[in-house]
Amino acid sequence: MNTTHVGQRTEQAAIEAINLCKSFRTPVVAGGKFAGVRSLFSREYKVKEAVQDIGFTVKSGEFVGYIGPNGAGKSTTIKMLTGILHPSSGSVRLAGVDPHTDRRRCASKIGVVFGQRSQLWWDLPVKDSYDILAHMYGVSDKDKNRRLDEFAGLLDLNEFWDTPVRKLSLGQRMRADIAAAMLHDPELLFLDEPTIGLDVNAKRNIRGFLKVLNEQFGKTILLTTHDMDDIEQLCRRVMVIGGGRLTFDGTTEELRRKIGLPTQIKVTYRDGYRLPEERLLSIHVVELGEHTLTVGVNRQKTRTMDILRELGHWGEIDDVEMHEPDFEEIIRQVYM
Ligand SMILES: Nc1ncnc2c1ncn2[C@@H]1O[C@H](COP(=O)(O)OP(=O)(O)OP(=O)(O)O)[C@@H](O)[C@H]1O
Repeated sequence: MNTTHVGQRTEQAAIEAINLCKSFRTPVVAGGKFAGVRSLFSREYKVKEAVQDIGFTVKSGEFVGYIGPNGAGKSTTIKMLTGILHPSSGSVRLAGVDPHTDRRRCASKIGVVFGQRSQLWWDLPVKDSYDILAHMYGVSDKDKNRRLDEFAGLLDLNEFWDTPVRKLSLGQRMRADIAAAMLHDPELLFLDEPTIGLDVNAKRNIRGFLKVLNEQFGKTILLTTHDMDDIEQLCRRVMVIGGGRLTFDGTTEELRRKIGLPTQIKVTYRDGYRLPEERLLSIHVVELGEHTLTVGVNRQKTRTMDILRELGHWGEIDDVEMHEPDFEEIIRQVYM
């Protein structure tokens, strides 16, 4: 088990995934007449290695993004971490507890939100779903009311308190679902695409709440998303999965550095510029204007001061603008 010793204290990992693997066996569907029926009796299977040998540790209080292209294995990982799916091999510990052998103890520690599926009762008013969940998790009326009061302010729950879940907008449903996942005050929150399909305002509202949960309430959060703004605004650490394997685990800053996309520098010259025959530094010209010049440079390889000094030899500089590569672009490079 991964533990860190701090003086006399022992800090336990909030999430520990050890050599996690999951393969799915699906019957091969033959072509031709009655193919569907024949496949029911077929002995031929194909195996999909959805998650292969994934291992990581998340410390208490971290906010980690888990990203990857469609079909990379994100949901399968989350389902194994939360005890919904059994790994083919490997193991999971959540605050030291195995979610597969100790489901009850684990349930009190974790909250789970699947953006595509609600855990609320479709035909019941939102508040009734909360009553049922509080009862299931053994949350007292006093604690339930206190937490809902807190969440109501942050998530505007009051506007749809008495509305049946099936009548909620997607944004309202997501807010209601996140509050439901936090009702028993778990220390760990797993979110699988909580902002999928939401408009800008709804996304902002959800992100604001997640930030409060992490920064003020100290909750540990693992988030999968395809929205790179979620990652950039919320997560310091990001893990990338591709083809079932972990391909990157580090800070968003390290990810930028690893990809090494060029920083764009736009220089305005007072009286125009003259491109030299030979350039001392590796400066790639992106756009030529009458008085402006945009160049791309890798700031990991060349110091900004050296670049500006070189650009200063090409004319008298009036103004300089710098644009770091867009996070969306960085991720596109990682997925490729
Ligand atoms: N129950 C299942 N039976 C067979 N194959 C499955 C099953 N669940 C997932 N898979 C396959 O495992 C792979 C990983 O799927 P998973 O849903 O984990 O990907 P994902 O990264 O969450 O994708 P997305 O971003 O599209 O949600 C995919 O190829 C998928 O088709």
